[in-house]
Amino acid sequence: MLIRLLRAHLSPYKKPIGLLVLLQFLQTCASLYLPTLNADIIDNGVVEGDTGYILTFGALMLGVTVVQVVCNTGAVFYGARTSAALGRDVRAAVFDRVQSFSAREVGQFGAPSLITRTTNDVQQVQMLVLLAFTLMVSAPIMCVGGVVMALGLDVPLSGVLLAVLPVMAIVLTLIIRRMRPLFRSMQVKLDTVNRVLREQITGNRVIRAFVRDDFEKGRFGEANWDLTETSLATGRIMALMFPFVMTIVNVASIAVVWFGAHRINSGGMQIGDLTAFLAYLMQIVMSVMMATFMFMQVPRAEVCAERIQEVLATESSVVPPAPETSVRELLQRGHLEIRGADFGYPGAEEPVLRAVDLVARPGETTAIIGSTGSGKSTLLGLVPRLYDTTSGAVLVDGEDVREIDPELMARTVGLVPQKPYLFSGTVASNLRYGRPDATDEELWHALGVAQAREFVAALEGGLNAPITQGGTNVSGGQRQRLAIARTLVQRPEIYLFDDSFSALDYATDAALRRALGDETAESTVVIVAQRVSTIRDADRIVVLDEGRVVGSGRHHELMADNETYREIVLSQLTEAEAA
Ligand SMILES: Nc1ncnc2c1ncn2[C@@H]1O[C@H](COP(=O)(O)OP(=O)(O)OP(=O)(O)O)[C@@H](O)[C@H]1O
Repeated sequence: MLIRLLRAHLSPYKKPIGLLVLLQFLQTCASLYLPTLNADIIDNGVVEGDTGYILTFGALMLGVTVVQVVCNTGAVFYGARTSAALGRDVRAAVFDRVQSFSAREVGQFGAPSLITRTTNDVQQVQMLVLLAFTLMVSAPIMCVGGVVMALGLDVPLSGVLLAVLPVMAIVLTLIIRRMRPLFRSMQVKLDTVNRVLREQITGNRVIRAFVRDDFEKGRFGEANWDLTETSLATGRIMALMFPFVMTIVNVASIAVVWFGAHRINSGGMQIGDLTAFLAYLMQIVMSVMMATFMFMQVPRAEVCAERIQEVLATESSVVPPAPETSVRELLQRGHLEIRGADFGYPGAEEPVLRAVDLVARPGETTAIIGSTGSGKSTLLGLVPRLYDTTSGAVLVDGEDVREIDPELMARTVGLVPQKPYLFSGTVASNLRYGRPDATDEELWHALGVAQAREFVAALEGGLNAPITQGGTNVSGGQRQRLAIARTLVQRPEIYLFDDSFSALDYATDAALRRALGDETAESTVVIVAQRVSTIRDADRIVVLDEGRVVGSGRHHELMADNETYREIVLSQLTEAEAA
């Protein structure tokens, strides 16, 4: 998964990657050359007392160091730039995919997990790539080159490496194997912390109202501690690694000095070569340790890559039509027909809607009423394609909504959702969400119809008054009215109001519907409502029960012959009021 993700997203950066590989190669070669030069200066300059030799080779050493520093800086620069670009590209790809998701896929992953995948998971992959750019070239060259150089200096002394390298390899492999599952579970636990935290922030008011602070604190503490324990376990293993490597380095150094001293005494080796040998030993051990450090990050990045790929590989269940064949013009003015629509949520045993038929015409108001959970919101959601029907079809002006160009659909259908959502910004930026070029006059007019003019005028800044994320700085009723005004500004052919008047008092509800009547006289209006008074004057009332249409007609017709409707009405009004 990780390789697939990297191959797909690193291919545009072949040139900078090639360049940084070359720079890493040069800087590693320079690093490997330095101890040999140093040994030369000691053996041929210092021991022989040849100042000219020291100066010439000292200058050469300086030159090699400059090459090493310049190449290293360049490699780090390109590595950081390319890994940041990779992070940006993968985040954009995940975001694009999530944007194409219908409510079904968003529900399947869950919002917190999608956020973690787009941010933290991408960051983990990015970090591994940065490490790999720095170490993947230099560590193997440093290790193999170090061994070759050490052998070149003194073959018998290199026997020490024969003992050091296998011990390091075995212990480091054991450490990596222990770390893998820990990193895997750390990512899942991070997801849990995010989920719990998000739930507690959004549900803050409920927690306060039920005085469940301690319970929630405990729940968060548990998730937090779970994550901490895993992090500590990985930390403990990592902490073991450094003393282990340092012990090996020190023991090996003592061995090298011990045996080296004997080799010098017997005339088999020079003093400068011994210092160079020690430097190579250090380079070899360090390169192995750095490579291990990189490999430790691999399991975590692998898990993250899997999670990212899972999102990228998920196709939206609401597929936009092919641009060449999509319908770009509608001939009538908002004639809506739902024909034999079935719909079931993924994983649910029973369908929520069964063979639903409904017709809503321009100039008419169609109301949908039914008990809680009867499928009213789901039915409305089929029109702007929040979901697609499992069988049957939704037609606008005779065209299947699955074939209509999404932009045209957005202009034609305006939905005021049951839980209206406002974005952070201002009143005006929210109202212009569906039509950015609307004038201030048009905004005020829409606010007037939605019975929101007065309260917006009273806000400091009026149209420019700030709105917080989710619209939490206005009341539920005000939010509903702003959401209605937002849809009015959009001026669609078909208005869908999903229980949009429920947070309004009776007087405001009545005034709003009167004003709305004039505004939408030519349009198709579909209203879902719980309150009978909101819909009794509708041209057609559709009664929904357990996902089926059990009646359709005007108020007095349904009162006469529809038992479900009568029950709903009489639960709210007296016989006399209902007549
Ligand atoms: N995202 C979802 N996943 C699974 N089931 C769902 C989902 N949303 C709704 N349902 C189920 O679908 C059924 C219909 O829900 P829907 O929201 O359409 O009803 P409703 O008539 O609008 O209810 P209300 O009047 O309470 O708003 C319910 O039984 C509900 O449990």
